[in-house]
Amino acid sequence: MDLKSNHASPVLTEASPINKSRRGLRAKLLLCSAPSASFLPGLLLTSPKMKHAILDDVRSATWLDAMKSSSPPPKLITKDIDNDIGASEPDVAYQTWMLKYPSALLSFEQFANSAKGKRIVLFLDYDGTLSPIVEDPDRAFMSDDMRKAVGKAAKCFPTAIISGRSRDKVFEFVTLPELYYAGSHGMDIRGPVRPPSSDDHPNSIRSTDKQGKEVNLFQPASGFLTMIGEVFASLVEATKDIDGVIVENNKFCVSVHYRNVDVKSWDKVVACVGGILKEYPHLRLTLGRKVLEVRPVIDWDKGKAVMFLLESLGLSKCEDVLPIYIGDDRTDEDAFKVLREGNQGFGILVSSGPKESSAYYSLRDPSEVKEFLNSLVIWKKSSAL
Ligand SMILES: O=P(O)(O)OC[C@H]1O[C@H](O[C@H]2O[C@H](CO)[C@@H](O)[C@H](O)[C@H]2O)[C@H](O)[C@@H](O)[C@@H]1O
Repeated sequence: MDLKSNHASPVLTEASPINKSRRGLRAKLLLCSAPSASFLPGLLLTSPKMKHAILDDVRSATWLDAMKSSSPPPKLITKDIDNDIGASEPDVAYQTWMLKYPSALLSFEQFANSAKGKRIVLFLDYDGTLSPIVEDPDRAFMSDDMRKAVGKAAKCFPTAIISGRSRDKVFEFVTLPELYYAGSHGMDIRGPVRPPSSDDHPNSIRSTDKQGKEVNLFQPASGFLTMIGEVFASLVEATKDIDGVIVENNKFCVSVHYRNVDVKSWDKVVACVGGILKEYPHLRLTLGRKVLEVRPVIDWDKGKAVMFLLESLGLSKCEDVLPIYIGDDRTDEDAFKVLREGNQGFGILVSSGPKESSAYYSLRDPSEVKEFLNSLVIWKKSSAL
């Protein structure tokens, strides 16, 4: 099957088992006629006429604008959505914003009241949430204290990491085998063995992990594996002369980092990525924190991964379950939205600058995330007495 053709996507064919409708979660994978507007509102990619993430010169200019507008000059950086450094002095805009997104720490009592008698399930993003944003993606280590906090929380609540990284890579950073892991923005899930009553998902297989524990592996984009490998190799080759570019293979998606690239060369990065994506109509492009992310055009995201894991845990239809999702990035908004729309739990946005979100609460940075996790554990233990 030629995955480059417009007519032969494994995602599209009627014959494909993944298109059969199902009860329960209905994890059918559809061709997105356009990527989610929440990634890059106003960009041409979201036009209803656009079927694919092909970038021509005009659209390249639009991507460049989006990259620049999410990275204003250093002087303005305390108000930037991509601000990686906590504001050191009281920031009126931030305080005002916090009226809408109260601090999960300062409002802990209110939060605890609404969580009383509920079974909490924790979903945690990795970069910018458990580890601070750093220049080298390979060195985004989490602190030992953070690992302890996550480990203690996982003893009290089912806990999953949901990351844009490859599942193996994020596991290498976190190294806590008792957690569940979803890599590639939820397209590679290692979760619990699903209850017998739940719907049987294709692309879902039982497996045994290194500790001999039975797990369920779910990879809704498995048909894209070869294509992603090919695109990764092409991107490495195409960008090799641009100083500072890092291309990261996240298994079912590819990250093209421009954090360390001189702003004057950002247009070259966009042109390289656009030139390659022209050949791949079933891949799309989204924008993260100084990173362009190439991913399959399937209707699957971190929000769907959260629902899949809740269902796998046998907790999706329980009124007394309270999912909490903590994340910092645009891709985490899909999870915040699913929880908000289902009136099911709380999203907590990690941000040191004001930013529109579907989350309910906020935390300023990973150190506040750690404090919140520790508070949750203390609260859980004291409420069990
Ligand atoms: O879903 P996440 O776990 O938040 O992963 C999103 C991307 O995170 C990483 O990139 C970001 O963090 C890097 C390390 O701090 C930073 O250098 C980069 O600028 C950020 O975009 C990761 O490298 C990507 O592959 C993930 O998609």
